[in-house]
Amino acid sequence: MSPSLLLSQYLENSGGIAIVDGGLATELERHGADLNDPLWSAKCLLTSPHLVRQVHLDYLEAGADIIISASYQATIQGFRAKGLSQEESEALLRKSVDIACEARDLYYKNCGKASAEGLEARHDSKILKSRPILVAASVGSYGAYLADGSEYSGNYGDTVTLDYLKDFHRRRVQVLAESGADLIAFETIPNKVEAQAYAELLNEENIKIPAWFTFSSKDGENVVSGDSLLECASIAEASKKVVAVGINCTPPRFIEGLILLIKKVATKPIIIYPNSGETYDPIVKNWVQNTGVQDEDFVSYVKNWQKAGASLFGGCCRTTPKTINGIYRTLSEHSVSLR
Ligand code: MET
Ligand SMILES: [Zn+2]
Repeated sequence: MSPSLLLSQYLENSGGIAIVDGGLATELERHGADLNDPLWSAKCLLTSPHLVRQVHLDYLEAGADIIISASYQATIQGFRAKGLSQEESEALLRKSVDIACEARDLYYKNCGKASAEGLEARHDSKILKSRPILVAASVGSYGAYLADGSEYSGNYGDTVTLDYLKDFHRRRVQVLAESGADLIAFETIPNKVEAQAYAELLNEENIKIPAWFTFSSKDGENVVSGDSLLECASIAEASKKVVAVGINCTPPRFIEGLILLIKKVATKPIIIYPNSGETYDPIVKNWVQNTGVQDEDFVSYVKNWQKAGASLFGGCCRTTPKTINGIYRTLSEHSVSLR
């Protein structure tokens, strides 16, 4: 299938809606993983691949149609700094996608078993419904690799130019594009220059799988660096390789307004996967308790996001399989064609 058609046909077959998974890193943490490391969730590729696979599986059983690999903070530069070789680093990137694909295979197997046993699609409150599942390879920003908070400021200083960013991301994007993933998720993009770098890389490297671009915002108007969301979304809209554009890791209260802004410049499907709304303190490297929204509140926003024009819905940091299951139930209640 032509890469640019992958997502539009997917959405056509699913009644115009798809569900993305929830927070991966924070869910690994909730299961006891210690991510206090420059590699963050990518550390689990080395220490606990089984847990990563289990969390992917939990999201599928909660109703997710698209799962995002644990490569968000997995970079060749970050692995090399830990003493791994170039080959080992590239193998770990591939492994992040392999683990997600394994979870998908396991899920299909479980769906087959459930239907052979004549069980309902909903078994033990798990969604065991055979449907096409996509694996997205995550690419986090240069700021995420730095692990110094600049992921949330988008402020890289003058020395970090467009070319610098392209070279920083080049090999990782090449490896992930050949890893067997269905698409690349460029997530939590903090500024315009990084979006431009991704768009140019996709062309220069003739990347064969499609991508989505999601930006994050902390004021409900611009991306975190202060760059214009309209300009950032326009870069995604202009790229033939980008099949969806939207917002991730941003408080739910901002999402509806941000969708309406993106719609001013984008005709592509809009993807949103907000965080729980809790604030993250980059100094103590922890989430500030009780600053977010409860699952029920998160889910009560979903219909408005759909009305505003989004087609792909999920959650980011501190959302859980329960959040995703809430989204699944809300959207299936209102969509006959879907489920
Ligand atoms: N997909 C990544 C995760 O859930 C996004 C992190 S946003 C800081 O771990
Ligand atoms: Zn997040």
